[in-house]
Amino acid sequence: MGHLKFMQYLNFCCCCIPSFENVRTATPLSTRNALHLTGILPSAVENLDQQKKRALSQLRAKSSSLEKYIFLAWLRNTNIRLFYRLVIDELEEMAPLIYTPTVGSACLEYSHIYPFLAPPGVPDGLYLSINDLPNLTQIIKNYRPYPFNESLTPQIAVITDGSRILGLGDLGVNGMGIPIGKLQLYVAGAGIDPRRTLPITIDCGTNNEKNLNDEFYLGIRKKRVSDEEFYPFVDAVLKALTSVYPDLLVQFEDFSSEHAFDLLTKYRDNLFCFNDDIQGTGAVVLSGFINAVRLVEKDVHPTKHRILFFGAGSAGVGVAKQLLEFFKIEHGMSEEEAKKLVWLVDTKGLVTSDRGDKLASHKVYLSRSDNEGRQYKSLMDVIEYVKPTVLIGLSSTGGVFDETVLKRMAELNKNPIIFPLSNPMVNAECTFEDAMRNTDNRVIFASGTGFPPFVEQVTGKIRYPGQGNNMYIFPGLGLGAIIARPVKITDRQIYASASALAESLTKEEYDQNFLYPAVQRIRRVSAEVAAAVVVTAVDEGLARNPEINSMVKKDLKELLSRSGEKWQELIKYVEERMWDPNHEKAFPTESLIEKSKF
Ligand SMILES: O=C([O-])CC(=O)C(=O)O
Ligand SMILES: [Mg+2]
Repeated sequence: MGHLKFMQYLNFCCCCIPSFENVRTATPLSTRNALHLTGILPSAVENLDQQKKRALSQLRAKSSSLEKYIFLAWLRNTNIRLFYRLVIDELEEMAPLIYTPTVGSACLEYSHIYPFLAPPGVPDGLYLSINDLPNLTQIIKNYRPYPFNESLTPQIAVITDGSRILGLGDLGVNGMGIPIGKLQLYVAGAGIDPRRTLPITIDCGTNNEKNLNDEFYLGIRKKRVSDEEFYPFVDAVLKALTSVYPDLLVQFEDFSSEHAFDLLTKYRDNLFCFNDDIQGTGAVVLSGFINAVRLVEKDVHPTKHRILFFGAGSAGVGVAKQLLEFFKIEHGMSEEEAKKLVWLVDTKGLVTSDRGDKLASHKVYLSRSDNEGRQYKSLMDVIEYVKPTVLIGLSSTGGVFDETVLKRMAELNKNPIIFPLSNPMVNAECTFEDAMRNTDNRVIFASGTGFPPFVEQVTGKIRYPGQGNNMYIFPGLGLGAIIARPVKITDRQIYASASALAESLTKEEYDQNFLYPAVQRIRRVSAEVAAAVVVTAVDEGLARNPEINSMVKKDLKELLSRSGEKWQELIKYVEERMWDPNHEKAFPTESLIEKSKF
């Protein structure tokens, strides 16, 4: 083998673009012989499981989550198959490291921990700066995922501008950790081929002074551009992306609230896209809510709930709108009737139409006008006024559901439904432990970030918190959309994803009053979510995949009921299309061996 072939094998070609996968000690002897690699690798030939065991022990030896994050990023960049074997098999341990809460710390530190010892040419994703406006198409074509395969074009892009990263605010280009992390969950959770994922951060400046003054900050050092520049730039990016990849699904992520709603309104009907913070979070919370409502049904009739949202940003309003769909679809309520079950609280108190300040446009729809001129400023004032059965936190205000709030919820309700959904952990409105202690263990609980289980004092019974993790929805929703290729992502498809998730509980999970399925079952759950999206898209007449259309149309009635043999067959069809790191042909090196014969 010449020098060029060898460099290719080690992931480098002469222009430093990785071409072939390097599985290192898992390289079989035949391949080592064919590529003249004997002696270059140690003599042991390992399988993926042995490699995984070593990687796991190296990972666990690291003392901080951030060090673990950096180790995993390095692993992903050097042995992608091993990385995903580890993440898929140990998802419960890995998800908090590659995603929330650790991704929050990683984004805060992104410009300092960069570049994860990545070999040259292994891209993190695409950085598209406002200065690149004239050359967007060419720059998008520059992106070559690792290991590169020309025929595998990106199917899904997660795009952010870093302006509202989790609950951490404007982090500018440091927000790149989010699209990278979300797409890793697409691979692990729904079996999207990693080479077909495209993380994108658009850099329109940042208003984060700390970043602007940080000598290592990697983004453009100027304040965010005005809306007059921002919207045309986003438009140009999306046009360039879809001109290069016409079937690309675009997931908007962590844009500031106003922009998030505006972009979704602007593009939802003419671009293959959705917004994870509005629609994904909405669906995942709706799903937990459906199961929570079921758990308290004997005490509270579903249409008698009084739902208080603390936090009225993109996630708060997105979730509230999604819950309205439940009352409309499942309980035949009109939109006006359903709206009466919801109260929003923002930093100024209860959102009312006569409060005297100019409400942001996304809040107007759910503002109350039955407050008889009275304004309620503090959360406790609003709780006394509304007497909620459900309290949902999407405020990024850590600990705001304090002892007084939780105890009052427990006085008002036999089983208060309390969802502190803010991320990362420091921003959660309360912990699981606080919620249990202050409600005599009666709370029905789901959080955005993972909390440890709680041991009941008297009984010694272990209680598990629900985690309304977005990862239960977006990978399955995206996979279903990629398979059916609907013209657009509709509210009905989102609703189907939420209700399929609610129904995905096993008998054991159901009997233990779980709100969400076990994380370890994520691939099966994603297949069910995806199948529900596929069926809905076909039923709506929007699916563009002819094979899917003919397959699903034959048995549409049965498939819409999401039960029976045909439903199981469809789930199997979806599962068979999931990428797995062990698949023999995942990243073939055969072509390299062929070439080396000449
Ligand atoms: O990442 C999550 O699980 C929730 C999310 O999108 C956010 O907080 O922006
Ligand atoms: Mg988000």
